[in-house]
Amino acid sequence: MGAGSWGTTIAKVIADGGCDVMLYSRREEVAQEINESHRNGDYLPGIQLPPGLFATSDVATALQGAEQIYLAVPAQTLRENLEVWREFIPKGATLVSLIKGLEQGSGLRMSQVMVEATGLPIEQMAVVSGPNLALEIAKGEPAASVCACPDVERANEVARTCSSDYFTVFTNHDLIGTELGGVLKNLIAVAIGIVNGLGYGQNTKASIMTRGLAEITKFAVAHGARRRTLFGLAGLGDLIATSESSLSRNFRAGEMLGRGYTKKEVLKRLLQTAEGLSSVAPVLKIAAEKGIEMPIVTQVSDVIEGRMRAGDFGRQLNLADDVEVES
Ligand SMILES: NC(=O)C1=CN([C@@H]2O[C@H](COP(=O)(O)OP(=O)(O)OC[C@H]3O[C@@H](n4cnc5c(N)ncnc54)[C@H](O)[C@@H]3O)[C@@H](O)[C@H]2O)C=CC1
Ligand SMILES: O=C(CO)COP(=O)(O)O
Repeated sequence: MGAGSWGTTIAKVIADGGCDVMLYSRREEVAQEINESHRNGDYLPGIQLPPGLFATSDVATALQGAEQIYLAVPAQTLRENLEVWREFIPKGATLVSLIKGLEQGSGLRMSQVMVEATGLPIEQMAVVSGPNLALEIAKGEPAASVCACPDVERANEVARTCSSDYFTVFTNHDLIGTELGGVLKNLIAVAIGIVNGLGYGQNTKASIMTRGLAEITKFAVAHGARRRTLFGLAGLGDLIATSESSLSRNFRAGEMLGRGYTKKEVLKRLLQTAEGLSSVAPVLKIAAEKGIEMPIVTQVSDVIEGRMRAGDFGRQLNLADDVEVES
């Protein structure tokens, strides 16, 4: 559900793995391009999609007989979409979030929004998250990811369905950690983008990445995540991929901020979703409520909202923790 860069890529992975897949696109012309030319030029330029991948702009057709429903729309649109889609969800289907954002206002994770918006139990909700830059995977470059679901059998089924010879999906039981890893690394990717935009080198980036991981871990563990999840693919793995790649929209958004563009200008130039820009406020609100210090994320917010000059970024990394390595 969602024929942007990641929704289309996962649909390709699933089709390449030998399963039937129907991709829902809001825009009819995108569905038509996929069905007729086997391309989605706006989101995956140069990628040939498999002939077995079909698309539709009709929700009922997309969801008819679906056993697994992969959600790939921007976080802020999920609730309103599910409220329309829920009547078409077949009984017992697994809902899989591919989304790496928090809901503004409520601060809820996507699996929580999915439960609220559909009335279905949490056992039917799964998340797939990892170092997964869409275009690289669409090209067939090998990568791995994690599926987490409270129901182990469903996690295994999803992992089997969206694994192919170039995409390996592991499973774990830590829905919260897997979900928050994807959300929080985006904020650190914006930070790395900012200092890259300022022209700083690897010491600064490595320091922010490492101290960023400490912030991510502290926040996630305070929500009940397992620490080790944040040191796996859905945490550290995704942080490395996103922070080091110009394919990352969050990194690119940060880079523009570092070069002096305002949030408004960044949003205008960035034609795709950069979840970090929307998640930063709810993350900091929750952090303040729980008494968690997040100096890097705070500075990201200050630069985004124009309270701090990008040139002053990174001068308070020492506030993250008194102790460098936590036990
Ligand atoms: N692109 C990537 O490499 C990866 C993205 N993700 C996550 O996947 C989610 C989706 O991102 P992308 O596909 O990359 O974004 P995108 O910007 O490429 O595509 C978003 C899709 O959602 C649709 N959309 C926008 N507003 C909508 C609305 N109100 N209702 C219905 N559909 C709407 C757009 O038409 C487009 O098809 C994000 O949460 C992102 O963090 C996760 C892993 C990798
Ligand atoms: O989540 C991603 C890679 O794992 C994609 O990152 P961006 O949303 O920053 O492009």
